[in-house]
Amino acid sequence: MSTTPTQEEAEPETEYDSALVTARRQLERAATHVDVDEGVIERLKHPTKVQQVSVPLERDDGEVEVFTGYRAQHDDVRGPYKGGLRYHPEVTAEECTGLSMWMTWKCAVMDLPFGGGKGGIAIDPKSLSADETERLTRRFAEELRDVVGPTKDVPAPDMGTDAQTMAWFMDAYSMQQGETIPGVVTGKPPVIGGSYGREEAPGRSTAIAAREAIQYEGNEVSETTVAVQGFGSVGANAARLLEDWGATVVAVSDVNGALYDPDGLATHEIPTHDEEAEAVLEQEAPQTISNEDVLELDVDVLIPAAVGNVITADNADAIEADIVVEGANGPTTFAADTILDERDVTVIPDILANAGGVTVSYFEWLQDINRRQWTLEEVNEELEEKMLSAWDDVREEVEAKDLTWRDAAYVVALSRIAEAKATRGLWP
Ligand SMILES: NC(=O)C1=CN([C@@H]2O[C@H](COP(=O)(O)OP(=O)(O)OC[C@H]3O[C@@H](n4cnc5c(N)ncnc54)[C@H](OP(=O)(O)O)[C@@H]3O)[C@@H](O)[C@H]2O)C=CC1
Ligand SMILES: O=C(O)CCC(=O)C(=O)O
Repeated sequence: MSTTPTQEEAEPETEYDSALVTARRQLERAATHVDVDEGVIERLKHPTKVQQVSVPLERDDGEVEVFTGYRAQHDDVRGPYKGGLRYHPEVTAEECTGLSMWMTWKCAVMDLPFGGGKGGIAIDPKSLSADETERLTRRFAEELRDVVGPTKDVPAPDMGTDAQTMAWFMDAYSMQQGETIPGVVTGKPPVIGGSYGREEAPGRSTAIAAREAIQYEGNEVSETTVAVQGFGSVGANAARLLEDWGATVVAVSDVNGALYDPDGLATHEIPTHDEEAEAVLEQEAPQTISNEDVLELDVDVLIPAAVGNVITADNADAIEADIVVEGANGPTTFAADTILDERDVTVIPDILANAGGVTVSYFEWLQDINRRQWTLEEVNEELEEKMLSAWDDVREEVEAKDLTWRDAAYVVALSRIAEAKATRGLWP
């Protein structure tokens, strides 16, 4: 156990803690472990800017509906704002702001020359036809034209968006600018300047983080059982890679529930969210269980890789896994984090575990600037190197200060951000 406050010392958690509230509480806690000016910490609790836009959409039947879109820009002292666009009914300004703070730390932990941004539209993407998604995305790109750009703010995919969404966004922005500008977004299809390996990257880094954590605790991946919540870009790729490395993946889920096989599932045969949404439960398995049950399975490694706030004060005591690897952003509430720490459950935080997505986005941005495409092998080798380097930086703080992996990752990030602010001489 490390030196985080006890459950009693932590402020009570409300049922509806937003990403912003959690991110601020995490920042305050981590700040007690690092020698950074209080003014810098105070500044980092607030975004630079949150852009809110109305996005009118003409439905296929001719009816017009207006949706609300956001782009939160948290901090850019180390480089352009960077982070995904989410299409989900629960997207709000506050959620985007919290998620953009996590992007600032994530880019700093990985030592990428980016700050943090996040955006999205409050909409159910499953309610849209492909044509409607295209029209919505093009209009969103037009509304965000003034705040995004390859050296300003570079969006990417997140929940409910994918490579095709990024292609439409890039095309709409390029048409407004009068020239092709691939570097305005990352996560595009490789044929228009996307990077090989970007789609799989957050799942790959989550699997790498799981592998390192398993080995750090003296065990072998081939002797490990794993449960994964969410079978999209992050969850499916993490599950498949861990299976390839010899782990027994006993459960995977989509929004409707999970397949469970104590002898291990053939994860490559289960369609991902991208291949076919809500198809997990249509596959054969000895048992199906709920999404809540997945979290409480007696496995070595649990990977929440869907939505936020799934491990809470209500179920943290029931988590049986020895290691939780956060594939999703913000799956563990502040109070649950404290409980897991007291129970000696190792939590590898989102800002390290799923950082492969933004890391390969950085590789894509470099490829766009240089007009040169890297091979998949080059991308995966560089990603492995970046992940191991970040892992070592965080591990050193865990060991030197007896911190949780989350606090240690924050210490690495905050030190780099504070040094950049001090060196630039800007009042933060
Ligand atoms: N994409 C990226 O580059 C990155 C994403 N992340 C984070 O990872 C998480 C997942 O993102 P991503 O993989 O891109 O998303 P996708 O949209 O690709 O997949 C999401 C998966 O989660 C399932 N799901 C949706 N809602 C729930 C729910 N309430 N309970 C259980 N499962 C649910 C979906 O099921 P169904 O198929 O049935 O809809 C789907 O299998 C998010 O927190 C995101 O912010 C982090 C880093 C990078
Ligand atoms: O690739 C990117 O720029 C950001 C991905 C993202 O949104 C995330 O890591 O949460």
